[in-house]
Amino acid sequence: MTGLRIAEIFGPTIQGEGALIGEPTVFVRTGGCDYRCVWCDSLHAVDPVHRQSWARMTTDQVWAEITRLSRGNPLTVSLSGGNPAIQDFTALIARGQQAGYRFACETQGSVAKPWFGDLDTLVLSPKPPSSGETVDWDAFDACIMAGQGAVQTVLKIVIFDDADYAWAQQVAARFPTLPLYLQPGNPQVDPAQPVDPQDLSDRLLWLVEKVTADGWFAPRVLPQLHVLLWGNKRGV
Ligand SMILES: C[S@@+](CC[C@H](N)C(=O)[O-])C[C@H]1O[C@@H](n2cnc3c(N)ncnc32)[C@H](O)[C@@H]1O
Ligand SMILES: Nc1nc2[nH]cc(C(=O)O)c2c(=O)[nH]1
Ligand code: SF4
Ligand SMILES: [Mg+2]
Repeated sequence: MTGLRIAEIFGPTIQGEGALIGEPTVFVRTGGCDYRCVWCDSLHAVDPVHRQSWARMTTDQVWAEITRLSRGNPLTVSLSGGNPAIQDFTALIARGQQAGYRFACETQGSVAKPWFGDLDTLVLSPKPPSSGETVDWDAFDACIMAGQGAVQTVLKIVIFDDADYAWAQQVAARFPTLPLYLQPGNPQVDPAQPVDPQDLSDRLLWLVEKVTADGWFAPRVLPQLHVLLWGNKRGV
């Protein structure tokens, strides 16, 4: 079967994470992922038990929904998931850019695609030890190569604990020229449960105090702004 496998399209909202934080954005969340991070906050787009809620859509249908939600205002479209890199977004990106839209993509860096080079922002988010996944660095390097035509490529690493933090420092040493964003992990990912704002704030403070105490000035440390505002609510 052809077409794009889409879990949800929503917005406009603000980008809540990383380099484009605060930017008006429409999200296209794809269905399906080659990883199973233990703390994934988007399991509805990952676990095949939710497959029946994913839609097969043509590029034209996805584009129509983006223009409807954005009311024709050319803003930033973020391709997320799941892993958007297991699908083909060449035509959607070309169509949107013709109309003045910008495209970002969030991926873990396990699958490289030629269309990475067409992006405005490629966000590579390699998974730390706490995720339970192991990075294939050859595949990750291939993603960086594929993204060389993109306007910018940035790294975003989720930190839950000391081991993740030490790992992030090693990753930073490996890619010294890439802008690096750190965000504390959110352990409360059940959309039916409220988040504990004090716990999120404590995790952010812990991370900020760690980088400042270490004199590690390369990364920017940011919260998940959308989680502070809306908890684990979907579609924001
Ligand atoms: C849901 S993922 C989808 C894109 C892609 N699969 C990836 O992981 O980069 C989007 C972003 O959310 C982050 N993320 C997922 N679960 C999280 C959690 N519990 N706390 C903090 N960030 C999380 C991921 O690391 C990634 O940067
Ligand atoms: N507002 C908002 N910002 C986000 N940044 C990354 C998200 C994602 O789940 O990929 C996300 C999301 O789902 N909502
Ligand atoms: S790679 Fe991304 S979408 Fe896939 S399980 Fe991990 S956090 Fe979730
Ligand atoms: Mg998310």
